[in-house]
Amino acid sequence: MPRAVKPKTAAGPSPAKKTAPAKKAKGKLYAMPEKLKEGTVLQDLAKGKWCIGPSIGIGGFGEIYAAARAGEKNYDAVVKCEPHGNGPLFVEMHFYLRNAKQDDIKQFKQQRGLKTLGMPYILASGSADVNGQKHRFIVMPRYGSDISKFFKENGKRLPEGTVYRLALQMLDVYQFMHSTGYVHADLKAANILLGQGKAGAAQAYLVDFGLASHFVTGEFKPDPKKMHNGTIEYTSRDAHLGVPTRRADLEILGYNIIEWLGVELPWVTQKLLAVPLKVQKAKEAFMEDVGAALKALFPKGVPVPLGEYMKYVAKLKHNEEPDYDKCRNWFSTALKQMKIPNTGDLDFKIKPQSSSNNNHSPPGTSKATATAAAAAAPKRPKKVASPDIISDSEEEEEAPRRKPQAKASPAPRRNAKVTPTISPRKRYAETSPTRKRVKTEPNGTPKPRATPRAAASPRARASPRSAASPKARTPNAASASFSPALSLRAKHGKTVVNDDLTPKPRSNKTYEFNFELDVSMDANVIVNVKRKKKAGAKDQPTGEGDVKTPSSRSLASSKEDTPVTRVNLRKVNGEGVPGSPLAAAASSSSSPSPRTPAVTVRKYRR
Ligand SMILES: Nc1ncnc2c1ncn2[C@@H]1O[C@H](COP(=O)(O)OP(=O)(O)OP(=O)(O)O)[C@@H](O)[C@H]1O
Repeated sequence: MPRAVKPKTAAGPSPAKKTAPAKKAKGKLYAMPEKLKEGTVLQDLAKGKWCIGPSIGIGGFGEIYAAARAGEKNYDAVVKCEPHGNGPLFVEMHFYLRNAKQDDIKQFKQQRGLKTLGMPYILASGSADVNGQKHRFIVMPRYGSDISKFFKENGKRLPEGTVYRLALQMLDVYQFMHSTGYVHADLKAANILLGQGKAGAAQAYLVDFGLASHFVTGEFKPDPKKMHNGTIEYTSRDAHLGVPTRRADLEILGYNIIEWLGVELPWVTQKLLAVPLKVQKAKEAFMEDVGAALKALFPKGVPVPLGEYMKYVAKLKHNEEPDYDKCRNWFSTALKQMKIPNTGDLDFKIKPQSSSNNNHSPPGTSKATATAAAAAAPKRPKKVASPDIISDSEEEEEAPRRKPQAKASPAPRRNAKVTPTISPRKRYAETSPTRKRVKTEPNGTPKPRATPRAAASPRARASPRSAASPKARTPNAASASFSPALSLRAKHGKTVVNDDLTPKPRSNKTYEFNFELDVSMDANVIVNVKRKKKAGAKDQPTGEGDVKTPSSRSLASSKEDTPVTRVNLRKVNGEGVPGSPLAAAASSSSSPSPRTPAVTVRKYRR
């Protein structure tokens, strides 16, 4: 759904006019939800009433308000509210409703001997009409500060002991979540919140389940619809290919740990974040020999638990259940060696470091990161899978998105192995229209699916470029072939969702372009790329790839001589919600498409 990107600052209630449509800031791609005024009372599906307090956070896609049960004074809940067509809140809501029941959390804690678990739960959910716009909301317990605040305050680092405690706590949450058949896919400091109240600061909670999806247990099949989903800095290699796996969650945690320890990730240092494909290649190179890459990042010694953990993650198979105990053991052993108890409030004050193997280099030191950057400079991945690898696995059938009322897979939770504890558990704003949030399938409308032509071997990682040559799923999508390097610039630290506009290949040739789109409008666009014949070449039929819409227009100059690329843009009507009348109209090839203003296309030769 188109949303306006707004700065991540708390904002007070807006004096929005009653009849105003969803606000769409000029020059921005996405519309934010309508503001809820303080004092507004929302009624949930169970007829519970929630009084809205002040706004306490704006995420990439929605706004979070403090909330109190109507009639009570304690604002100990939060309401997360987004336009109804927004897929991720729908996914998040269903994840909570199905998989994060308080009883299940309690049972997991008992089984694992945990006093606390950083797994949030849902208190209520519902829909509300706000200024004429239908919104969805969920109500959750209110937590404290997110740890990105401390990370920033400390000059981009956290105390080593606290990093290991956080790793332990997040591994617990992963283990719970994975036991439900889902992965989180978007762990980052901004999504980790401290608890509230007495002893609250001893436990961190992982929030934002908007990208939760079933992990794969079968074949490894890249899925262009999901490629690069997540927060670009931390997106795992599997997620770059659109494959949700448990090892991917562990890898994301690993990248965060590196950063929390005060070292900039190579692809950040190299300023690659705007081009997901380059980030992906850098990560492939980094993980190829992660031991060496870490040595370059930590010249004074790689922290042992980090080194062991990352080497373990690099070896995991895509469908293998991680050994959570083994991972926890590395971190808890380090804590013991550092004589830091794994209890009490998490300490965010930087002190002189106590372990012998920790990182003593200042945060993001140029020397450490430069060497590492060189080590992780994008190389071509060694393993190249078939260029015909295409999307769609059974696992990508994300029940919440498609069948809101039904369990999607045969009770993965029941079958999931819960290993008994071995030891007692001590163990882009104005100029950056970045987020592509078009993955909105809340109506459960299934999309046309591709026929798999070939699958990668489970362990083989597809070449990013070959993986980017999908069979199209959307009948009227552009029929040219280009890589997912077509990117709207990702803003640092923000979750990005693949917009599912990856078009269908016309031939087995794949061209890679880097486009910068300056789109001064609020719309999703379908981009058709047509490679024109060389001057003098014989006229040939244009083929199925030459999709043109009545109002599409060529942006490349027809005066160029040798092969040029013609880029046609067609604005997609409606909110991008498959199944909606507007979306249907937009996908009809005969429907008129509004002209699209101010588009700049740059082609880079390789
Ligand atoms: N339960 C909660 N209690 C207190 N604050 C919260 C809670 N949930 C979220 N927040 C605050 O709101 C911010 C945004 O929340 P969240 O990540 O869920 O939104 P989002 O729109 O999905 O953001 P993004 O996808 O960009 O990370 C968090 O970083 C946090 O500061």
